[in-house]
Amino acid sequence: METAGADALKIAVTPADAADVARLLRVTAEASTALTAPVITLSMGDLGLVSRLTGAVFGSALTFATPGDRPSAPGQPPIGLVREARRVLASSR
Ligand SMILES: O=C1C[C@@](O)(C(=O)O)C[C@@H](O)[C@@H]1O
Repeated sequence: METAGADALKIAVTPADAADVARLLRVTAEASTALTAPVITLSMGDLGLVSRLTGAVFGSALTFATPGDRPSAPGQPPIGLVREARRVLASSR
């Protein structure tokens, strides 16, 4: 995607198990280090919540959250939860 001139590289996946989520986070860390364009990754569904809350630690430039109680995709958390997770994780680094 980057060599094709993309301004940002995004992938959203539905994991089959926890190993899929871990794989996505590992790939996120590798890609965000190796590439110039911002990398955006997330796993959907209940299993994927950890990727939305911790994605920034692995190099994901942003995530998707809902400002209310109507998520536009499975597993999309409320914005307040994402902000709280990021606050906690930032203070532990
Ligand atoms: O790529 C994504 C992420 C998303 O699928 C989500 O799971 O939050 C929501 C979609 O609208 C958006 O295009």
